[in-house]
Amino acid sequence: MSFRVDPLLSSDFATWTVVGLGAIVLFHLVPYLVDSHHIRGYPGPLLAKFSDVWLGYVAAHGHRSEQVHKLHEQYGAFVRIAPNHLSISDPDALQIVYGHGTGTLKSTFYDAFVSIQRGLFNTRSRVQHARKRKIVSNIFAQKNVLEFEPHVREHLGTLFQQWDKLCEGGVKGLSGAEGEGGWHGSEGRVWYDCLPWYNYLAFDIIGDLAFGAPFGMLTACKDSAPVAVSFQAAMASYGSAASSKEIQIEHFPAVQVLNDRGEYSASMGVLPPHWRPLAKRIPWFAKGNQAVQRLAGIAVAAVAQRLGGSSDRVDLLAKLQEGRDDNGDPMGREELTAEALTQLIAGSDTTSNSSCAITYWLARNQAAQRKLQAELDAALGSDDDPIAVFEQVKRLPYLEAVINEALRIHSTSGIGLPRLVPEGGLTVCGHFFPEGTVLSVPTYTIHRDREVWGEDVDAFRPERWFERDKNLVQKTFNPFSFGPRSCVGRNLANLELLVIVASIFRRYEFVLEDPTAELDTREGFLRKPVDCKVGMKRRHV
Ligand code: HEM
Repeated sequence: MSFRVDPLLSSDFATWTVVGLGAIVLFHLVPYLVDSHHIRGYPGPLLAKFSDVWLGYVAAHGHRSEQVHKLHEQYGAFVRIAPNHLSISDPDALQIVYGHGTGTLKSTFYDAFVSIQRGLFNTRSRVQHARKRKIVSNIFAQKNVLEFEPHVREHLGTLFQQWDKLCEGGVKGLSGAEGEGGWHGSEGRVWYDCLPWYNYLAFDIIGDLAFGAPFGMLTACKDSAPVAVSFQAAMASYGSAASSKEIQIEHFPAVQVLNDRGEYSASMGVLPPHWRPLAKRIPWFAKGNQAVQRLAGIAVAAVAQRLGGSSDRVDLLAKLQEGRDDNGDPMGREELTAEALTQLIAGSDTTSNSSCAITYWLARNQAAQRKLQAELDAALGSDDDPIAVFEQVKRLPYLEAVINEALRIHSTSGIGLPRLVPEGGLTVCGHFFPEGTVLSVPTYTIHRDREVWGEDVDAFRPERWFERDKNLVQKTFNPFSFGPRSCVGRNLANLELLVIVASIFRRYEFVLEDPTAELDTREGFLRKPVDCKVGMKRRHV
């Protein structure tokens, strides 16, 4: 049997194909030629000048910071990474693009991170942000953060119980399944992947702080959290003990869900808003969208459980409930849940990725590890408690240099955080940009600026923190960003990192399974280690 295509139909099809392709070309070419943001003259990849697809593709492949860094090495400080997005790798740009009083706002990138409703992190309105920030920044004031320290220490204690057992097994040459990928003992050490354990620790701490109870990952040695299956239905009903019991719960791996969500939102966010509903139909994005819903479900389940029970706990939720805006109004229940979710997301893998990166770099650099341990022994030597107290470790110069150096070189928040130029335009490093241009300063790249950090930027060398120009360093070191949208949880992050790193390196010593292995990373919104295989043993038994 043979088919004949009607010549009229085939010519119609050809015409429509030509018209469609022509429309796509015009759609991309006209804005390029009109150049309403005056950025046509800036260099960058050819495709990025015409379409957001280039940045979307790079973001989805998990190495955006490294790719943009290569472009800056090739083209210089100003690189066009999307039709309306200029990346500026000059430390002087930080204060203008992110600082107080310059009027920039977060771009539509952040819309892709909204789930329950806009929280502190993804609110773009200046007025809404100022209202929320007032309530939340009080919670994270240094004196309040000290109230959270006992919880941080408690969960670190649970981690030590688990790791001590692993070390004992390691000395005996045993093996086990705890932690993803399990562990085995040889040469007096336990060999295992430390990344999942840092994730368990960070989730248990933030779960406890934000919702009044840890997720129990450290005791279960497993990535698992209760998730409200339909969070909209759950939101409508919760608030009492009875209704919280009616919420349908399933368990999912929270760390995995958070990773999927980060990759989804960071890739979706660089696409123009009108493309996004279509993009959600692509299977990869559909899976990411499911992660967004599940993540919200974790917060809904935890808030429901916490509000359904009776608790006089000092936790973030209690403090959010106490908070009042300028009109004396508290947050409504939905807003409360959205903010608790924000804390969970912002305060979990930021800390675990950074702790893991610190462990990797110290395991790789044995001299720095010994030097840190000598400082810790001198400061904490006679104290029997294995968990350091913030007061004891808050001013140890080498510890601080180690943490800062790892935050510099790893840069868990490495991408340029996009900001919109406000009405009236903005002049950055001598270049004028009109209203509506998107600008960003890539942290990963400015953390590798040779003028600031020295020629050996790719080496982990805490000593540079005592050698380099302090003003230049202060101006360029950007792990927590600058200005009104900088990290509101910085005091808590600082306390956690100091207590965790001091306690762990006083008690254990680490080597890399493969001493020459690079730290493999994958980046969504954050640059995350993929794994970190180490050999660990107790220092003094
Ligand atoms: C090493 C740990 C941490 C790092 C490196 C870090 C880094 C950052 C950065 C770079 C931003 C700006 C994001 C943007 O503009 O898009 C940010 C914002 C934020 N961080 Fe952190 N963070 C850390 C820990 C924490 C912790 C422990 C909390 C709270 C529990 C937290 C809560 C927040 C919140 C709520 C925002 C949004 C602030 C706003 O828009 O006003 N962070 N963080």
